[in-house]
Amino acid sequence: MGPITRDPFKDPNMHTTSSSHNNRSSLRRLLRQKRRQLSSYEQKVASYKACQRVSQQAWFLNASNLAVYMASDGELDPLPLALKAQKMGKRVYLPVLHPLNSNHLLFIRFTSKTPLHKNRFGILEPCLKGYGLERINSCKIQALDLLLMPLVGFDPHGGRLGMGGGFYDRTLAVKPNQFKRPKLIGLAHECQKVDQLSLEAWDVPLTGIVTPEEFYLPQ
Ligand SMILES: Nc1nc2c(c(=O)[nH]1)N(C=O)[C@@H](CNc1ccc(C(=O)N[C@@H](CCC(=O)O)C(=O)O)cc1)CN2
Ligand SMILES: Nc1ncnc2c1ncn2[C@@H]1O[C@H](COP(=O)(O)OP(=O)(O)OP(=O)(O)O)[C@@H](O)[C@H]1O
Repeated sequence: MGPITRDPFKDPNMHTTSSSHNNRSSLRRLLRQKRRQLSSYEQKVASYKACQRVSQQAWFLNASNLAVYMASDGELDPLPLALKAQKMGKRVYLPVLHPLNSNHLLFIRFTSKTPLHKNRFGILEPCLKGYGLERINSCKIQALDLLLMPLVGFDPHGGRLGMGGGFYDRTLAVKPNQFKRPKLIGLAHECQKVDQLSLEAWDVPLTGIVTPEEFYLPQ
């Protein structure tokens, strides 16, 4: 009898046991397609609900420095939360592709005056042009209290599947005893959930995941 083939487009949980590169990329394709299918109304409601949920949490209320992202490709949009945090006097940061350290991120202050441009992936980020590297007002990752992270897929145990560049994992990859990591909260739609992701050695687990319907807090 030949091998049993399962269709990842019909069965996302077939990815729970395999850790192959191919499975990660086909799962990415499937989940990106799912979140893109949400209408703009569904996106707005989802963003509002998830941002409400986050804004009630002590770790949000107590955070002085937090990073968000500019939503793209159907990602859950944290902008309402960023605006609320700015109004509350918190310092809000956005990820920027590091100009020298490839596949790493810088976190740059985001205010109503921050000029934004599209990076090579078409995602809005603060402009670095015109600054010498020494003058860039970036925030060290260890100075962030809270990092709200975009994701393509998640599992309720803290597993995260991103866009595949390894940007967040590389930026966070410092030995845990070397510095205090920010609280890592993934923001997602329910349709991005799978039972269990196969994690790689470099994957940094999430502290929690907020969707419009749930707050997943892995043990
Ligand atoms: N909103 C948001 N900002 C973010 C991230 C993110 O996931 N979401 N990132 C999280 O790391 C970083 C950007 N990482 C990304 C990695 C790959 C692709 C991407 O679209 N790749 C294309 C193919 C590559 C190309 O066009 O050259 C693809 O997969 O189709 C996008 C962003 C920093 N900023
Ligand atoms: N800490 C690290 N050091 C070196 N390489 C890394 C590290 N983390 C990830 N990578 C590399 O980056 C590639 C992409 O990783 P992965 O598939 O986990 O990205 P992702 O988490 O989906 O993306 P992102 O964090 O950008 O959203 C991997 O093939 C791996 O080789």
